[in-house]
Amino acid sequence: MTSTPLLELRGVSVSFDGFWALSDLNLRLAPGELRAVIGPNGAGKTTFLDVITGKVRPTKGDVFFRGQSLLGISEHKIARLGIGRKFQTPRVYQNLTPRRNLELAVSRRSSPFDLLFGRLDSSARDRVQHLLGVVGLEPHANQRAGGLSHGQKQWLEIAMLVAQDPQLLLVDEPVAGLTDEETMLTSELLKQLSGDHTVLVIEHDMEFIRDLKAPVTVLHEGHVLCEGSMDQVQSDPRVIEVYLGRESEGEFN
Ligand SMILES: Nc1ncnc2c1ncn2[C@@H]1O[C@H](COP(=O)(O)OP(=O)(O)OP(=O)(O)O)[C@@H](O)[C@H]1O
Repeated sequence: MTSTPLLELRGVSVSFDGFWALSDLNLRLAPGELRAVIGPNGAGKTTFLDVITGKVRPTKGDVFFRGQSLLGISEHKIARLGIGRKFQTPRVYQNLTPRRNLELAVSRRSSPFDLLFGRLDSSARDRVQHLLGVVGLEPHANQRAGGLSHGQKQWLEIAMLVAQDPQLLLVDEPVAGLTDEETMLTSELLKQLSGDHTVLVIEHDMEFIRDLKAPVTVLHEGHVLCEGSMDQVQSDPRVIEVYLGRESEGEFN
């Protein structure tokens, strides 16, 4: 990778009272890339996302976004720089419709007056309509979001993030609890969003990761164990050892 990466972690380590949750972690993401990050429980995946979003400060090392160090920048400002995070549990307004949820997400970029009076210009309304289509929620646009399926709520929240046009989308375990069909549709959605956005997905569901057909980074004990295609990492003896050695049910198969 010769061009400036969109995101780069250089030698990032995080100590929680002497326990190293991340240990000399190095990672580069190119603009528009789709990347999967896997690792057994406790590998440091959540801490890794927390460091990127500024929730946790590296004890050592640095994080660069578009070449700019994020050290010392608040979580709020990092989000405004163009890093959006989708948490595992959907955080949509249950009593509002998907359309209204998206209108609010789009208007976060508007003036406080527009937000207060619920005014949306035609381009913002078009954007809401476009996003409803991208995530397949047009038929449900005007019903209560609380009545959507778990998968539909996940897609709505992804659309709400995309509404703010982040360059980097961090997506944490998007398919936990989804049906097989919803899981497949989620991988299609993330593939579709990459290119326009850089998308980093953390998941335990290996079928889903395979479907993404994206480079995979394996974390173990807070650092990168290996990177490659799903086939490459799945046949790497170090990865097999880490998964089968630590998880009696052997989730990695
Ligand atoms: N605030 C904290 N204080 C102390 N230890 C922590 C803290 N946060 C995380 N850890 C420890 O750091 C290690 C990495 O945790 P992390 O949650 O990042 O792993 P993970 O890969 O996301 O795990 P999982 O797949 O179970 O969510 C774990 O051993 C965890 O117990």
